[in-house]
Amino acid sequence: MKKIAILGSTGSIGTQALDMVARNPERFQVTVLACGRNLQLLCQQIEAFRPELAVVEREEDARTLAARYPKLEVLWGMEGLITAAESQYDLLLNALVGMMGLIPTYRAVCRGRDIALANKETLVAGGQLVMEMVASNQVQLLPVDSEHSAIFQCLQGNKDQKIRRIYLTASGGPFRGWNLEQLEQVSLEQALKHPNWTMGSKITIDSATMMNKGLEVIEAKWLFDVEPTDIQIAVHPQSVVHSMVEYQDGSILAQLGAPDMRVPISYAFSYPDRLENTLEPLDLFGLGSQLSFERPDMEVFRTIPLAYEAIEKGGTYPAAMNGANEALVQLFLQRKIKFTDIQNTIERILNDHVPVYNLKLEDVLEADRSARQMVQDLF
Ligand SMILES: NC(=O)C1=CN([C@@H]2O[C@H](COP(=O)(O)OP(=O)(O)OC[C@H]3O[C@@H](n4cnc5c(N)ncnc54)[C@H](OP(=O)(O)O)[C@@H]3O)[C@@H](O)[C@H]2O)C=CC1
Ligand SMILES: CC(=O)[C@@H](O)[C@H](O)COP(=O)(O)O
Ligand SMILES: [Mn+2]
Repeated sequence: MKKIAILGSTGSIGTQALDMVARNPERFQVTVLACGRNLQLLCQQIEAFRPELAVVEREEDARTLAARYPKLEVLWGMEGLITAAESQYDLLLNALVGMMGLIPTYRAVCRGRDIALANKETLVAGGQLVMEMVASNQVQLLPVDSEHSAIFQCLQGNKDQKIRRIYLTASGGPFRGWNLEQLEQVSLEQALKHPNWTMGSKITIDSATMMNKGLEVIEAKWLFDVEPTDIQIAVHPQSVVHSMVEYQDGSILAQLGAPDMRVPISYAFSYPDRLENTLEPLDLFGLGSQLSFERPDMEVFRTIPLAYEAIEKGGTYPAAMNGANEALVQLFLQRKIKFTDIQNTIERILNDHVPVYNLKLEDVLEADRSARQMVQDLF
C-alpha cells in the first residue's frame, strides 16, 4: 500500500488524483489532504479517504474542521503545508497552484521524500535550489505535467543516450493564429475556454497567453538537465502527442494519449509500473483530423521569448517573471487589467529586474515578492 499525501486536493489535479486513488483502493492510501478555502469539498474528501492530517489556508476553517472531525489532525497556513510535507508518507503529490508550492516541495526534498510534481512554479522559481537538493538527497522527482510526463516516458530505457532536442508540444490555446490587435480585445470568458483541457483558472490563462509553455520550458530544463536552446516548442492543436524526444541518431520518440491528466498522474503514482485502468483510451482512427505541428508565433505571444530570456539570464530572473505573471493573472481574473497587459508588464518588470545569482531560498522569495509589488504599484 503506497501512502500518498496530496497538497491541493480540491483542485483540478487534486480531484483527478483522488479519482485514481478511489479506483485503486488496494494500492493507494491517502494520509494528507490540503486545500485553500473549499471546505465543502474537503469535508467530502475527508469522509471518503479518511486522511490522518488535513491542512487549510485559514485558522478559523481549521478550527471548524477540528470540531467536526475530532480524530483528525488539522493545521493551517504555510506552517501547516510544511508540516504536511515533512509528515510520514511514501509520495507527496504537490498540486498546489503557484509559487506557494515551492517551500513545501523544498522542505520535502530536504527530508529526502519522493515527489509527484504538478506544481510547475516550484521549478520555475526555485529550480536550481530544488534540483541541487534532489541530487544530494537522491529524491525521485516524478513529473505530473503532461508534457514532462511524456518526455520522462520517452527517456525510459535511454538514460545515457545523447538527446538532440526535446519537442515540447503546445495546444496554442484559444488564440492560436490571432494577431496582436485581436489579442488586445480578448475577454476573460474567451481566455478561460481552453480548446482541449479542463484545468484550474490560473493555468488556463497561462495557456491562453502561452506563458504556460514558457514555464514548461524552464520546468523541462530543470527536470531533464537540457539547455533551453535544445527545447523546441511545437504547436500541436490536437493535444494528442504530449511531447517528443529526438536522440542523436535522429530517432524521435513520442508519447500519445487522450488529453486526460489521470494518465500522467497514475504513472507518477505507480512508476516504474503502469497501472491498468478503464479510462477512455485515445481512438486513433476517430481523430478526424491530421496531427499537425507548427512553430509558435513569438512576435504575438511575447511570453515565450521572455521565458527563454529569463532562464538564459538565470539567477532570480525566472522567479521575478513567475511572480509578476501570477500577480498579473490574478488581476486579469478580477477583470482589472487587459489580456495584453500580462505580457507587456512582465517584459517591463524583467527589464527593470536587478538579479541575484548564487541563489539562496530567501533570494527567490524576495524576487517573487518584489515583482508582485511592482505589479501592484503599476495597477
Ligand atoms: N489542471 C491541470 O490539468 C494541470 C495543472 N498543472 C499544474 O498543477 C498545479 C495545480 O493546478 P490546478 O489543479 O489546475 O489548480 P487549481 O486551481 O484547480 O487547484 C489549486 C489547488 O490549490 C489549493 N490552494 C489554493 N490556495 C491555497 C492556499 N493558500 N493554501 C493551500 N491550498 C491552496 C486549492 O484549494 P481551494 O480549492 O480550496 O482553493 C486547490 O486545491 C499548477 O501548478 C498547474 O500549473 C500542470 C498540468 C496540468
Ligand atoms: C495538461 C497540461 O499539461 C497543461 O499544461 C496543458 O499542456 C495546457 O495546454 P497548452 O499546451 O495550451 O499550454
Ligand atoms: Mn502541461
